[in-house]
Amino acid sequence: MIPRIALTPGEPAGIGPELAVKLANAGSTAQIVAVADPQLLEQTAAQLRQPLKLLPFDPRAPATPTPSGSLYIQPVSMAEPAQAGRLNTPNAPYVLETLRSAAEGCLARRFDALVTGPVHKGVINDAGIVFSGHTEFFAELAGVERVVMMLAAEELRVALVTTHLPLKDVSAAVTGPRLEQIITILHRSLRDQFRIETPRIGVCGLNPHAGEGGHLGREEIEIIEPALDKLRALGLQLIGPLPADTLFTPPQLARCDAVLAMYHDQGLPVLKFKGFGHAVNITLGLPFIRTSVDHGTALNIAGQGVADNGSLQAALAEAIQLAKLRSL
Ligand SMILES: NC(=O)C1=CN([C@@H]2O[C@H](COP(=O)(O)OP(=O)(O)OC[C@H]3O[C@@H](n4cnc5c(N)ncnc54)[C@H](O)[C@@H]3O)[C@@H](O)[C@H]2O)C=CC1
Ligand SMILES: NCC(=O)COP(=O)(O)O
Repeated sequence: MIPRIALTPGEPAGIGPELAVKLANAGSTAQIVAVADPQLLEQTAAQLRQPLKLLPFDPRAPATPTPSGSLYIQPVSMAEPAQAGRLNTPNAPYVLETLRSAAEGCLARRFDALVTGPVHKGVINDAGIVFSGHTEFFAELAGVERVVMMLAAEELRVALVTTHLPLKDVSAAVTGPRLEQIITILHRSLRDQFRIETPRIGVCGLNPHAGEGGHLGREEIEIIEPALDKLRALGLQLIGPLPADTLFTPPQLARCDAVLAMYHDQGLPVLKFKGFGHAVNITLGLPFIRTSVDHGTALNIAGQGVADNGSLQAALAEAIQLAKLRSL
């Protein structure tokens, strides 16, 4: 099977376009279809003095590998030319159109998977469009109530109960039904997509010391433990809730196939310390495969040609592997 992978380079003023050009240089056994503005990619390649040939994408033709120095293209036009490092609100709808077009292609099975580059959440909101992240955007577009953000690096997988939420709202969002949905999706994905027969999931508490027996918060006793007990009764292998600073130690991690953190900055700093630069963000629970980079738009280095594309390569490799496994 030759997987057909949609690639959205993301924010045009960020490092996404140059990472796409670097990715093209290596070629691929998969068919990589950039859903982007062709002029942006050609201009970026010229600035970096890298070769780039954009090949027309025909969804009716059989998938073919991507020759090195090339990308297939499904064009979407920017409103205005992009300048590296300078955000421009008129181009925000373009960014979302690339995401929508690529995701609809996945839903229609024109693509086997979607790999996304980084978007700038701030500039999209500054343009008057409510947007908190790809994860939430794709869930809404696909009509799915709940998805799970999981980042994976080497031997560590970290999934999140809440994603792009102000810290003051986290406690109220950690509810029994939400935990049950998230853990069920995580368990099924580890089993069915990642082929782990009996996944073991370590669950962090919300409070310091997992609430210290109720003296430092009662969410563990009143919400998290009852939800875990319900799922254990169904046969799920769940460890915890443990204090996050205990769970993220090597002996505990050795007992887990994935760690579930209650909020973004409880889990992701640990994951990035372990694997920044080659970690992959995977959305679980969508009706299509979506992987992404572990970093943001890096406006401070955009256009300089120094951005590392290890995470984009890893995201592509993971998407190809998941697409091949799904086709078996
Ligand atoms: N997948 C996505 O769409 C993501 C988007 N973001 C968005 O990115 C924007 C900027 O976020 P920041 O917190 O500044 O994080 P950032 O990841 O863009 O930058 C943090 C630091 O890491 C460096 N860096 C990032 N990627 C790099 C690469 N590939 N090679 C070399 N150095 C790299 C940057 O130069 C900067 O010094 C925000 O709007 C955020 O929402 C953040 C994370 C993921
Ligand atoms: N920190 C991870 C991140 O912000 C990526 O979010 P998303 O855009 O993939 O939903």
